[in-house]
Amino acid sequence: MTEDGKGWGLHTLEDIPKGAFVCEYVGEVLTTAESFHRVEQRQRRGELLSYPLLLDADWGSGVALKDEKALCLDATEYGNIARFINHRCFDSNLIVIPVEIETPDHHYYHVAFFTSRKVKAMEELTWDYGIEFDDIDHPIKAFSCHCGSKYCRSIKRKRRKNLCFRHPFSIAWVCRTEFSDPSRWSRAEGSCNGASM
Ligand SMILES: C[S@@+](CC[C@H](N)C(=O)[O-])C[C@H]1O[C@@H](n2cnc3c(N)ncnc32)[C@H](O)[C@@H]1O
Repeated sequence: MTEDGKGWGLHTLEDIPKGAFVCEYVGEVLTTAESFHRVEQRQRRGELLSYPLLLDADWGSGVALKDEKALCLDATEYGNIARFINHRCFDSNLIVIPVEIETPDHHYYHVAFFTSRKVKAMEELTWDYGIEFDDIDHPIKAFSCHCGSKYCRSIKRKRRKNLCFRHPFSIAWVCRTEFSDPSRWSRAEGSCNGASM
């Protein structure tokens, strides 16, 4: 159990060298639409945690699949230790590599975690879910980030509060964001809590 409000987390018992395979993200293969539906149903039943991870190896290609076609891995009912890996903004110690085995389809592949640097024994393993914490249009609300990174996108948003202004033609608040490159993090998903990722 983490001490900084992230719920359960995954720690390594041994040192792991940079570039090492750690584990795969295992779950049921659903369409994104099915996944959103399940998350809503769980929220209605008062179950807070869901573990969907969006599959899309075409990140950055500009071709976005519709929710009925896009696939995700839902580790809520069936999964492995990977579902306990918490999010860290930008400087996480794991990266996700799509591994195509049965088919070269960029939307149906295995999700493998590798270390992005040397990790010391007992360190928490984290990866960047790619959450856009300012995305108020996302069907699933993002959790409040406690990653502790100095690059935390959530903290940046709070610090920038005084840069927000009300758009003259909108009821929404518009904020200037430093980390506004959508190709870096707006498409990646993976989160929980009836919350996000
Ligand atoms: C894949 S699960 C990780 C395991 C989860 N902590 C648990 O207890 O089962 C993702 C969920 O963990 C929590 N979480 C992960 N990273 C977090 C962070 N940086 N800050 C706050 N909560 C986080 C959120 O509730 C998120 O929806």
